[in-house]
Amino acid sequence: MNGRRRYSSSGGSCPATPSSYSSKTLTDRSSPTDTGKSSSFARWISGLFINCFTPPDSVSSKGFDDSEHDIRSRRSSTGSVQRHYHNGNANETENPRFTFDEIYDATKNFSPSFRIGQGGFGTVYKVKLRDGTIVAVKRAKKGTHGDTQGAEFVSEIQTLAQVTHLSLVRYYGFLVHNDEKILIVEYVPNGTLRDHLDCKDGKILDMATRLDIATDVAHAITYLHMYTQPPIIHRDIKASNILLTENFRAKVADFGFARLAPDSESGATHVSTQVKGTAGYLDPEYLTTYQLTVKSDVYSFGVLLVEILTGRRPIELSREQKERVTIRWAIKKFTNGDSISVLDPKLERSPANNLALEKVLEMAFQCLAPHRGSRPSMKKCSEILWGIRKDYRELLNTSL
Ligand SMILES: Nc1ncnc2c1ncn2[C@@H]1O[C@H](COP(=O)(O)OP(=O)(O)OP(=O)(O)O)[C@@H](O)[C@H]1O
Repeated sequence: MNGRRRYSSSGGSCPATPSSYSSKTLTDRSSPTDTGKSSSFARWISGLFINCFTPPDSVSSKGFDDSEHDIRSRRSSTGSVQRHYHNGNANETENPRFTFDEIYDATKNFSPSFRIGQGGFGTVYKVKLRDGTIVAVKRAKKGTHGDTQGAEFVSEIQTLAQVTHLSLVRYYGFLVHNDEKILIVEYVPNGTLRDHLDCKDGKILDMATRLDIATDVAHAITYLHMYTQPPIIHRDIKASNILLTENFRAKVADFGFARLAPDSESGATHVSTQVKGTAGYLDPEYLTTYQLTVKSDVYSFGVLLVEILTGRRPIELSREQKERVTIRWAIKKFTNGDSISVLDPKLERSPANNLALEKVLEMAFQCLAPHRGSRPSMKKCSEILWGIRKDYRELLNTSL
């Protein structure tokens, strides 16, 4: 368990899940400014089909670390990433190591028995490849992705497949076959953060684990903002995009992906000009100016922190008016000196929990500043969280 605490020391089991509201992904407005490099990149590769994806090596024989070696081995001797294209059948990509037949066989033609989730992009399956490797396969909804977008998907996922960080879900590949579009990503076995805040497995996530998860997420986003070139803006940070490992390590999913998700409401295919994200997590400045920056992720991260502390979804319509927007309710309580009342009722009111609550809320509200210039960087958030986590552990140890 890496010494990580999972559940409340109160040992209580979860009360019944409160009435919940799934956060809807928004694809609502065109942005005049958000044309991005990938549109031109997509045009550039139009008509080309990409054959560059490498599945992980068998977990059973080599483990996932070796799969990283496989992807890296496609880099040139100068260290630059080589892109592998081929002109071919316009309806199909061939991959020497992943094949459609293998995916179809492994899922018994996408049988519901292999289904593990459903999202805006499509249906998610858990798949065991012939070599024993377990991966998550995301099958795009049919009819929502035009040809150009298909090419854009492939190029974008190819780029994202180069990004590796312990706290990011790995992209392994993307297959296009007739009208099928299939994304292959790292399988993360322990559900989403939202599932655990809802106690879907009947147990309560304790404060130490919540702080660990918040820190993992902060590190992952810092990496995207500072250590990828060009920087990657996640655009859809939310609790259902945080997946957990068996040891309750967090892995951030779908980075750089929201822009490519289908515009299901209008059917438009030029999604690089769409405002995208999820209701309740969206940066208000992005909504009004259409200008997307890394600070939009910082805002969403602030919403996520409040969600982690309160256990509430960002928007809970079943509550009385003044409590429906969780951040507004929490900010008011904090300002009135009553932050303790926003702590997830499933958590113990201990001195260590109360202190962590105060400190994390304070930082969350900085992330939620209306103007991006007043928000901290993700690097700063990581540093602050690291300190809060350290102090929390020390306080716990001294009070034992
Ligand atoms: N890599 C993965 N490993 C394990 N389970 C996954 C993985 N990716 C997705 N899932 C499961 O599938 C569900 C749907 O995931 P998906 O990313 O398609 O949608 P979402 O993020 O929940 O919603 P939206 O697409 O609207 O943002 C997740 O909630 C999770 O339970």
